[in-house]
Amino acid sequence: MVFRHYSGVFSNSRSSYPMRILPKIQIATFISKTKSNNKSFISKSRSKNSSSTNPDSFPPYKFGSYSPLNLPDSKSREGIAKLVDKITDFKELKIYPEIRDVLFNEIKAHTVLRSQNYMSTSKKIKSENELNGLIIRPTPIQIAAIKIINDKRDKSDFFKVFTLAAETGSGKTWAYLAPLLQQLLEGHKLEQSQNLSNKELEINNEGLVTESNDSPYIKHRSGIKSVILVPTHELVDQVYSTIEYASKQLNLNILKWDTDSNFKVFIENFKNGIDIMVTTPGKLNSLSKYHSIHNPKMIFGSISFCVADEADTLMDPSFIEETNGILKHMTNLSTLIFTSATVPSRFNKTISHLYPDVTNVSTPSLHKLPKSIEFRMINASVPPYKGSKMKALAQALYAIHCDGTEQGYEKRVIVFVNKKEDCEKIAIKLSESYGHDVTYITSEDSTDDRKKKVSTFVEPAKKLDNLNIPILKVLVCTDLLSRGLNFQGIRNVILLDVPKTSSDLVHRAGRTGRMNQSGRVFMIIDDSDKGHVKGLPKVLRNNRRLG
Ligand SMILES: Nc1ncnc2c1ncn2[C@@H]1O[C@H](COP(=O)(O)OP(=O)(O)OP(=O)(O)O)[C@@H](O)[C@H]1O
Repeated sequence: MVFRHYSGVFSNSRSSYPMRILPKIQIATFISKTKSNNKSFISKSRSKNSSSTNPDSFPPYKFGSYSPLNLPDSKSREGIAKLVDKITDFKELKIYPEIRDVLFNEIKAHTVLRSQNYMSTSKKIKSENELNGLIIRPTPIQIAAIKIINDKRDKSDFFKVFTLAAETGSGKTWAYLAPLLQQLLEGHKLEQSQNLSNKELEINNEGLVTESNDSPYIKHRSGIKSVILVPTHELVDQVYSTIEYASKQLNLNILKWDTDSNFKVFIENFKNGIDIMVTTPGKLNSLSKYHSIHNPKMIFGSISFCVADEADTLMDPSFIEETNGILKHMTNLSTLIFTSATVPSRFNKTISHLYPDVTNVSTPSLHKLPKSIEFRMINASVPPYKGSKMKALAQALYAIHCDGTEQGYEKRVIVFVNKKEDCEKIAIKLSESYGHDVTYITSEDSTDDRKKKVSTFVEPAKKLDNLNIPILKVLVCTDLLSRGLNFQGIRNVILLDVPKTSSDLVHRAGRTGRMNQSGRVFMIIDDSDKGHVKGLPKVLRNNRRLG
């Protein structure tokens, strides 16, 4: 990850930008106030960095005062690092070729879409051939998770619990989907062979010989085979859309059970057998409240594979009762997976208390910001902002708007604040005083409104009709949208408030710089924040772990 004290403007542009322009030095530095100081500071620390100092030999940097982050033991991390060094191809991982194919196709489609606004026109992937030539390699968490989960499943049918932890945007969704699809397909193949042998017996007894033209995975038992739990409706949509393509190719029955879902539709699907259900703990719990369901275990007892995605949120005090309540009803689970980009100590304690035999799978870069992120601090206490974070924010947005990147595409920026009541105020100010095109989202928006508002930012960047007029769209939100959302092609994130915990910092910053794409994170601070962020620039510059 690159860290910069920033004391100048971004590259200039010839755009006819319609808003009020702040004077002179736009982006101020945090520690060094002058350019020369800044330079010497950077070169000094670079030379230090080039020594043999290994960032991993430092203890994690404690940022924020609440629930620090916890690292799994170093022995298990070393084992995983060796595994990651050894395996470089999905073929070396035990998954059916048809699962590999859907994984490749799904990832390729995403890679192309989210990359368009990163590339110059000459580099854009234009032809099918180029697309087919893209080589998809497993990421460290995919290697470790697929290998370890499948090996353990092979060894015993007993209940197994895993935590998967890896940095943001590192492909954790496919890290749990691949073993899940593998288990489902193995089950279907077994069911199919049992169906076929039963059929053969019937045929033999009746002396009739017929041929079945049905698809190989036809006969499903009623019930729910697996569930993916996520904390927000946006994530229900996101995960559902990731598995939609796979389900069609593999002939799986998947169900999105969300606010607008209908009980009749659920029952129909349930009778035919649901392979994967994507939902929130609250919505899943709501099933047990229907009169026709006398015993929740009848519904949940059929589930054998469950994933709790964004598990540190699902197991935090605001969710744990619901999540745990629903997990308790799953009496026949064989595999339970908790995934997260951060492992706060509290989460670690809860999981090891509830599941003492848990297997922790985490990657060597856990709790580091992705290397592809460039982190900049803007000190609003120095001129020309004179203590106004709003001015610093407006100026950062202006500079991003004019920096000449993402040519031909709508630019999108996400601004994170700590308190939901600030979202509206900031959006109004940015829009009325600085002419920005701003959307804000809080938990008070209806689910539909939230989904509509976030779609501009989650979907890949839109092409511009008029290439001469750059368009910048701004989303102001709280942590509500920092977890797990795969904002595609977002290149700039602004932290208007200093996040309270390391966890919040990792998740918010991680909305950009996904899967090795470059991204910039600007943290706007003032003198009152200095104590809180002291040491952070150095830690980030040296790619050290947060704790
Ligand atoms: N092996 C791979 N190679 C290239 N791209 C991949 C690979 N696996 C997944 N991706 C892509 O990377 C992006 C991020 O993946 P994903 O959303 O699963 O990350 P994540 O680790 O769950 O992030 P977060 O912690 O923020 O939830 C997706 O667009 C996905 O298609």
